[in-house]
Amino acid sequence: MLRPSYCFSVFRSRVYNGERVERSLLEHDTRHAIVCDNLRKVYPGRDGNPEKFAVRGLSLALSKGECFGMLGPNGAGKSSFIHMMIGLVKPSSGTAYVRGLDIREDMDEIYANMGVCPQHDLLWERLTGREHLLFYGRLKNLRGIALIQAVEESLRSVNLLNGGLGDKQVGKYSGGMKRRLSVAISLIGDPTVVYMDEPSTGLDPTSRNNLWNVIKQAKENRAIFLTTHSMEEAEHLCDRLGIFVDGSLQCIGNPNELKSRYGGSYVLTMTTSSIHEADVEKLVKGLSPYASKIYQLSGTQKFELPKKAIKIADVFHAIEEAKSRFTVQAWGIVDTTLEDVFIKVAREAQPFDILS
Ligand SMILES: Nc1ncnc2c1ncn2[C@@H]1O[C@H](COP(=O)(O)OP(=O)(O)OP(=O)(O)O)[C@@H](O)[C@H]1O
Repeated sequence: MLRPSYCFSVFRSRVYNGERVERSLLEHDTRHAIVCDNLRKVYPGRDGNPEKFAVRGLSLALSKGECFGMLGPNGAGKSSFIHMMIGLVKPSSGTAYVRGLDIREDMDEIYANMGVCPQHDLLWERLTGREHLLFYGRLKNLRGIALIQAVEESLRSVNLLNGGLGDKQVGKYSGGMKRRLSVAISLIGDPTVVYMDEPSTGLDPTSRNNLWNVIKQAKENRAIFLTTHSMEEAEHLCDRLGIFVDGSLQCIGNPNELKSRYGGSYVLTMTTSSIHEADVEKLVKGLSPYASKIYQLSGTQKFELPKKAIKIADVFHAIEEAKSRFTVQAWGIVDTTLEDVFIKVAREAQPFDILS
């Protein structure tokens, strides 16, 4: 069979739903570690329930040296996508290439160059951290002195070397230490492509920062695909982000692009007692008739104010004036955050998905 790296050099003709699709892909494309080509996953319907479209035709390319973050609400299909990429489930249609190898046929070869940090640590309680790394290092074809050095370096990079931590049984590790070991396992053997499913979940801020440094260093010579529910992690680590809702990527861009594309507005937050909610709403409408409320809970309200329509000085004056009439417990105005973008994109995608 022709390997895709050869196929990329010619026009490929394919038939989707009776339509002829032509595509050309770059000859000897070494920039892209991963190329997903209309990848779909449909789970069959069970017990009278309809079939579930978990991934609805995902096309994506990741370069070496890039960290791509997938954000999405629970049940969006992120794990289904990773499970296809790591060979746990077969795509219903479409495919993906990892360094030119097809995930439908070449998983054995792909495994030698792939690292995975699963959402839940898969570790043996009675083995030490070092024994885990020795085991996975051997699976990645490391032998002899190269293996010993890689394990030592790996333990050092995730801060499990000092105090003999690497030689303790994993059953005695804290949650954070287990997570760091899982990340170290995913990186041993210098894999070209690494998948990390919520890598820093459950870590304290110091451990999380250490782990972020490890991931940042690691991405220099490989492609990292990670899923996260932490906007801070996404902004800190990812060169590009995709927001995934109901099986489809709704948008792709670097964090700043997404914020400027979806956030031509400030977010004003005010906390008062519940009886003054209407007063706050009136104040905000006075600042801009185009302001819209995006959140309300027990006296805390958030409004989006179009940047073009307001002056920050006017906001300060209005709040000072309001303080003379009722108690303002807290307030703040911020530029659009990634979290605001995520909520907006996810919310806008939902009605469309219900209709579709
Ligand atoms: N084996 C399966 N059979 C049927 N439906 C499934 C199966 N696995 C997942 N699903 C459904 O597919 C959809 C996507 O699930 P998936 O676990 O991929 O989402 P996710 O984005 O990873 O969610 P989370 O953030 O909660 O981990 C969900 O509606 C889920 O119920």
